[in-house]
Amino acid sequence: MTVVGGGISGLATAARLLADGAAVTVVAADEPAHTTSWLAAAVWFPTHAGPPELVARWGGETFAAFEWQAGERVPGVTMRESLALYREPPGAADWHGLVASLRSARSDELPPGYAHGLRFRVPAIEMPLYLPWLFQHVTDAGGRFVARRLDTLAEAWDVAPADVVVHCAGLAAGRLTGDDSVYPVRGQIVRVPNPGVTMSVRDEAHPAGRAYVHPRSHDCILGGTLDEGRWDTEPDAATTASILRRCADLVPALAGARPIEAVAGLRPGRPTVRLAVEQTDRGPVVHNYGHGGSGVTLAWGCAAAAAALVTATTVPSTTVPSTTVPSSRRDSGADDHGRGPELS
Ligand SMILES: Cc1cc2nc3c(=O)[nH]c(=O)nc-3n(C[C@H](O)[C@H](O)[C@H](O)COP(=O)(O)OP(=O)(O)OC[C@H]3O[C@@H](n4cnc5c(N)ncnc54)[C@H](O)[C@@H]3O)c2cc1C
Repeated sequence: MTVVGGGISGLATAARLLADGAAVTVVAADEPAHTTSWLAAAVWFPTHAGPPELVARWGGETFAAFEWQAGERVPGVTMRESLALYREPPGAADWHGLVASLRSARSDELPPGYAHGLRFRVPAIEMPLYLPWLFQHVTDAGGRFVARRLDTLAEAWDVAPADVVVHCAGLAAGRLTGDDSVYPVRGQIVRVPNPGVTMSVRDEAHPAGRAYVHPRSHDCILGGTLDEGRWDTEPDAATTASILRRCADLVPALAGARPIEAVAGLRPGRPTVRLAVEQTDRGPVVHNYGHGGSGVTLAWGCAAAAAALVTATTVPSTTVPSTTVPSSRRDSGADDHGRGPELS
């Protein structure tokens, strides 16, 4: 099996395939530290990803996986007390049903200016600790890494023989597959020293723009933007100043915080996650990309679904068509159709 991509999607999928007993080669163009996954705030919270019913399913499975990993003290994985702030009473959201700890915040738990809040406990992942651990976990399980930037997915078969190629190239998937529904969702964040904040706080509807404060062991990530269609990754000074101001509304202890750095990354936007089999001239490809702002939130659920598709393509008498259509773009799976047969 060859997995293209070494961000959270590729590494989680590789780990899952290895656990199923497959021999796995991971081909990745970039070091983990140079992926979008590395700079993610990486709090479990479904954002900018679809379709809703599968996001709920994959998100629920990923929540459980991270909760278990937190209990096992996997580096970088914690269950984080969280507060979502609202000016109006919040309506129901799909993710509410997945979080058993959800309750209304008491008025003494709200910062000035806020009338409503929700309290809950969700996984928060410190990616500069977690990705190296996951990389090592894959290596220890027998995974082989090849550093290479592919021009086409077909080149994956030249790197290593493979029954199936699993495609987890994030935003680059658009170019690699000619999928023009993939688009960047730029996110700018600011890293500041942690003045002792322990709770994750967010206001998705702050009048000055989306705002969140996610504490980590040595810093806080303050965010953030969701700039659809923007490809530039140069942080913008005015945006940095605005993020600092609005995050101080959420957590007054951050007033006057001095940035360590501001960075911008590109989320792999797509109307829906593409988790599907495509038959190509070189062999079957299982796609696992297009996770938008939820690549961490969905990682382990999508990895399990991708592994199920791999099994379905390699084990006879499955729902996957057995004939290969030359040069076809025929998909079978969950992509754009809600729940695929292999996931039911
Ligand atoms: C500011 C910000 C905050 C975020 N916060 C959260 C959050 O709180 N929660 C959450 O769930 N998500 C969050 N996200 C989204 C999350 O980061 C992404 O959904 C996730 O990282 C996507 O992971 P991926 O593995 O699919 O892609 P990537 O991390 O981009 O990895 C892609 C991999 O493919 C490889 N690759 C690319 N092209 C090629 C090629 N041609 N040949 C070979 N290899 C190739 C790359 O080298 C890399 O290894 C955030 C994103 C940003 C930018």
